[in-house]
Amino acid sequence: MSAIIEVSAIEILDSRGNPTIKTIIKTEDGAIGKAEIPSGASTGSKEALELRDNDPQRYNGKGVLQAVSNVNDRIADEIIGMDVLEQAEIDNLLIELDGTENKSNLGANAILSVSMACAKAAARELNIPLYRYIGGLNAKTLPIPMLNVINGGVHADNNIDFQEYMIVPVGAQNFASAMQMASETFQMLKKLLKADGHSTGVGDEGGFAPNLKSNEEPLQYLVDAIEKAGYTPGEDIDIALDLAASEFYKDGYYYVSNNKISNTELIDLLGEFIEKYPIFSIEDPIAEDDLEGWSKITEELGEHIMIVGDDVFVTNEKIFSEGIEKGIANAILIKLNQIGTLTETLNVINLAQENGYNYVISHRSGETKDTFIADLAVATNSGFIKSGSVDRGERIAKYNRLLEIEQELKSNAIYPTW
Ligand SMILES: C=C(OP(=O)(O)O)C(=O)O
Ligand SMILES: [Mg+2]
Repeated sequence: MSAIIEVSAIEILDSRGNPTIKTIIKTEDGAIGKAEIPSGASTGSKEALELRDNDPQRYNGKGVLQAVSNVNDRIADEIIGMDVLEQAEIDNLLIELDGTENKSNLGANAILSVSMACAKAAARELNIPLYRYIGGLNAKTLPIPMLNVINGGVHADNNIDFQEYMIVPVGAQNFASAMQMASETFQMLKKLLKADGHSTGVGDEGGFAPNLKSNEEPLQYLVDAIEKAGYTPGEDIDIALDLAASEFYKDGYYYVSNNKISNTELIDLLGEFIEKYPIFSIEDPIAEDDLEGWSKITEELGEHIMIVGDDVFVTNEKIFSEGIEKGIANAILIKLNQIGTLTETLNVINLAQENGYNYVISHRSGETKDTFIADLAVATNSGFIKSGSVDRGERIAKYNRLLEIEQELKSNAIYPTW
């Protein structure tokens, strides 16, 4: 038993320059845990609710500052004296204290900051790494990184409709060489874009954000960059997409490249892309409200590729269970702040494991330097992590933490084959 003796939160800034929350927990033995909370831009409508400042006059005291005072006053009062090692008990108390379905009372960001800070303080208390605390002795598999190197959709001010074009070093020997392969390909991509007169400025997740002719052109650039960097597309490095399709869906249709198309037409287009390019995974190919489209794409492409549900599942056990019953997707994206506590996140991961769904641990487009998700990926043997490109510090922090973990695990470390 080690009692929590101090809980304090402050407002800090995220990678988009917007306010977010940081919470610090101290125990009677002197262990300290700190957590900084990210925030999404292409959010699912059923995500737990963060108290954010979404207008230009953001310091109005009702957003993050409200979340901060909820931690400092209402939450601190309740959890001081609790055993920091009782994560499930702490998380359940936070859920009860909030009392709403979507955590809108205390704010999902307030709640998650306490939940994560407690886990970090507990790992410190036991003097073990966070991945070992959460995952136990079996935590030894590094994730395959999925690096978003071309940004579109709401993550960039360019004309590409699809949100993320990722390179995935599936043929690497270990995590360190995966990162080397990825960074060489990224630098080559920059050269190729520059040579064609395109902008090499980056979007929210550190991928390039050029204006291109079509949503297909980035795929050709990726294949070229992989080859010219000395690797074999489809063998050493695969491609993954996140369409974030809810963002260009309206009244039953998808608005892509200035055309209005049906879900069948969109699925056909993706089918063509899969034939032509080494695509092994597509996230949110269909909008969260188009469940008929989800069934269709899972039936048609689910045997060939990984189909990842993000906005459609929102890391929510109940919503994910319903999706599993309907046979939607074959993988789930895991974002802690979509649900708001570590315990609930681990429950969703269990559900994925029990039902043969793959799961991808993910950052948000608005991030901080917090590396919790790197440890979570190893703790849960996730197999995959999405943390953006190699051109922004808050993204690289997670990859660098994984490089550190691989070193620490020495010959016990496993890099998955796919
Ligand atoms: C990381 C993502 O973006 P955001 O954080 O904006 O939801 C995503 O859609 O997978
Ligand atoms: Mg997504």
